[in-house]
Amino acid sequence: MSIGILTSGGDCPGLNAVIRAAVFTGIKLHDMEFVGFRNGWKGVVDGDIMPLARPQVMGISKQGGTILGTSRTNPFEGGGAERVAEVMEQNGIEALIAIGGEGTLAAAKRLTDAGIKIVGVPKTIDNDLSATDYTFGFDTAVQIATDAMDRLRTTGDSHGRCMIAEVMGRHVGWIALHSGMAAGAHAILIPEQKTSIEQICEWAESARDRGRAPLIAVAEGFKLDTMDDAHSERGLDAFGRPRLGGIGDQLAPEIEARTGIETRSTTLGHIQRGGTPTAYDRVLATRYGMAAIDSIRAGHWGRMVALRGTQIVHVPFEDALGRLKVVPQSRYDEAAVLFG
Ligand SMILES: Nc1ncnc2c1ncn2[C@@H]1O[C@H](COP(=O)(O)OP(=O)(O)OP(=O)(O)O)[C@@H](O)[C@H]1O
Ligand SMILES: O=P(O)(O)OC[C@H]1O[C@](O)(CO)[C@@H](O)[C@@H]1O
Ligand SMILES: [Mg+2]
Repeated sequence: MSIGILTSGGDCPGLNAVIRAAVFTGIKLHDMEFVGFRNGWKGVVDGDIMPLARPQVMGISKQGGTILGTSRTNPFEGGGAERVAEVMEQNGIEALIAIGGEGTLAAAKRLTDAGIKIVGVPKTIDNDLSATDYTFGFDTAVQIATDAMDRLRTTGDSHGRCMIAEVMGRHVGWIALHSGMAAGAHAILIPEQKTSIEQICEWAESARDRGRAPLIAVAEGFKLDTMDDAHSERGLDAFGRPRLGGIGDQLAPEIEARTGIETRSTTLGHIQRGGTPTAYDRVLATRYGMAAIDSIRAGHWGRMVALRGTQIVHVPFEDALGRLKVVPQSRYDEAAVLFG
């Protein structure tokens, strides 16, 4: 049996570990063969294929990014299910493993509904996919953000400054919540919780009054209670999504003017998505890659692998689509006890 693998959407540490585990397991246990599609759905509709055997995947689980490349191409704008079926047939490929976020899986669902055999593997550093407890890449992003905040604290402490660390999180605040808790931030600002500038300044002043240099973790998608949309000053990306980033720089002068505490902001940006995955993410990604082969063997088309507690399960694509896994009020309230 010959399987095609693609990675689609934003990259994420651990993608290569999924690819390696799927290829090794499929070859070792089931005599499968693999090819890679370059650059997500673009490679599928263009028939842009690369070999994927042991030599291509050995040693890659510690490597960031994706050896296959990625894109945000919509397969339905390049011929849709008919074209995908044609490319698969021309290359003797029976099934696909699609590794991606909710957009990639939405495309995969439509293709599966049209008869293409696809299993999915969820990825995103944002950890915002429903139906799985964790996505790989999240732990790495949290670790990078935590390291950065630890560093911001020592320089902030030395100068008595308020330091703002802006992390990714377009719609949800999981990275900000976890890294902010880990680093002991005095305020954590997330997209799910609009907050007033007065409240943020109160937290900063309370930390300062106890002799601490305030540390504020903010997700790029955070909105003040006076804002309708997330801060975006760099237009739209090629797919019409606002380019986020810069809310920390917007907040810093406001906080400084209102509190008199010198305030500096650092935006971590894509540093959070690059480089070596943590051991946790490598293990999760490896288990997902192995489970994707189980899905194929069982003919679980239209399902993605997911983590429930410590178990890997197989859930329908639709369970992961349509609604994001947001930070629940209880998790925010728990963290907020220690703000200020
Ligand atoms: N409902 C859909 N039907 C067909 N194609 C879709 C659909 N939704 C998204 N896509 C295509 O899938 C691509 C990948 O989706 P998206 O850019 O959201 O990345 P993702 O896989 O969700 O990863 P992330 O958003 O975490 O980077 C989109 O750019 C779009 O071309
Ligand atoms: O790399 P790009 O395409 O600018 O996408 C950035 C977005 O991707 C994510 O990292 C993952 O969805 C978001 O947190 C962020 O807003
Ligand atoms: Mg998406």
